[in-house]
Amino acid sequence: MAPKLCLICQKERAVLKRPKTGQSICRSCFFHVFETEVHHTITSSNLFRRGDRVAIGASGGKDSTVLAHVMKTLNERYDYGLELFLLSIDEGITGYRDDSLETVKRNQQQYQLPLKVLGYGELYGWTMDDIVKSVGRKNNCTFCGVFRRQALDRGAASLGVDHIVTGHNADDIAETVLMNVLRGDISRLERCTEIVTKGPDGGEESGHAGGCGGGGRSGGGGSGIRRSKPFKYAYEKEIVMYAYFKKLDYFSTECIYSPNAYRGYARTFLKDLESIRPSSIVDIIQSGENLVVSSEVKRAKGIELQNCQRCGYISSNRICKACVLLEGLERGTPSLGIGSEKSRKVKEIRARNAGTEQVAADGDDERRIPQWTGVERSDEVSGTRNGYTAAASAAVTS
Ligand SMILES: Nc1ncnc2c1ncn2[C@@H]1O[C@H](COP(=O)(O)OP(=O)(O)OP(=O)(O)O)[C@@H](O)[C@H]1O
Repeated sequence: MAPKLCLICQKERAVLKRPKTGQSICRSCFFHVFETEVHHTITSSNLFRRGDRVAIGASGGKDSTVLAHVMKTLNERYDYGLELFLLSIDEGITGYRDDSLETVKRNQQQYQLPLKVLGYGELYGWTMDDIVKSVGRKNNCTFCGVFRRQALDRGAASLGVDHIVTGHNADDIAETVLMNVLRGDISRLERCTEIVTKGPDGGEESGHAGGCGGGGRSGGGGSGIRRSKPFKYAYEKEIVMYAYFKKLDYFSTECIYSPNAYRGYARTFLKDLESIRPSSIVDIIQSGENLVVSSEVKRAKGIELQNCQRCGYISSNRICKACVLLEGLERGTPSLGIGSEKSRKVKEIRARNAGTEQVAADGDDERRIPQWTGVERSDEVSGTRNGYTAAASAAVTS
């Protein structure tokens, strides 16, 4: 029997069936359509301007490795005029991130891009290994997701970049839509399909899309640096195929700190839907894109942006999520930051009533200042740095 020809070029032998469309095509047509679709996503959303300095969030995994490869290819092919960097966050997970960072270092050589690595240890004084020792495995993804988001912002600021791109793909975004529906998280539901975000929470699901839930309702981000997802419409299966056929060097081990079960259910559900109807993934994204939350509902839900009273970052709550989580860790009550602002208040009151929590009195609040703010006690008292005023500090600790 004659080999099946590629449906696109009608010349080469078809070697794969595109998961997104079901078309049988050859390898070079696959590369071409995959790259062209990403180019279309970039140009139709006006993601970049000529001369932009763009950091690629590089974890060493398949998505960000393919993203680095494709961004470099498209930047050269279409002369976007971007200055590209690799930016890696070392969460401090022994046996996982240290190995994947080795992959990123090889990628740096392979793609000849400058690399910046920044660690949770230096930013927060806590590595994920420390956090897991303190909080256990159950909610560690929340810490990791919230801290990573800020860490990427801080790394980008130190590189002087305008824009961060991440490897979040169509499956990740569809999963996030489903999760936000299941949690009734209106504010995130409206924003989670945005291709570019700037400000608190970003609309992106914090935490590992590929497993961890992360993130709560509150902020913890928002430095003014644009953040986008050029793979918004790229199917995960196609990213894996691309990496496989291009023989890209990537790290494929899952995070050792067990993936979040809830996202796992959404993921399994989505994969089931995809097997019945491959367009389910983009259909869910489109449903999310077309959803508009009325301003009345937003007002009723109290979704308003403000600056965190501790670190000055934009947040949808008085204190951003990262500061709340750090406070919990430093006070030895790590569960404090888990869940919504409302549940946090309930926990705080319970802890106080039980006498297990001593809200620090004046003069004992030095430990509350997140290390990464760079605010020293003397600065805080004089209220000169990071918009972190003594008055704000008093309000926070009172
Ligand atoms: N430690 C990190 N340093 C820099 N960027 C990261 C890091 N972790 C995640 N990212 C960025 O966030 C994106 C989503 O990460 P996540 O871990 O949720 O998904 P993933 O599917 O495992 O991605 P990847 O295959 O790239 O690791 C990544 O593609 C990458 O761009």
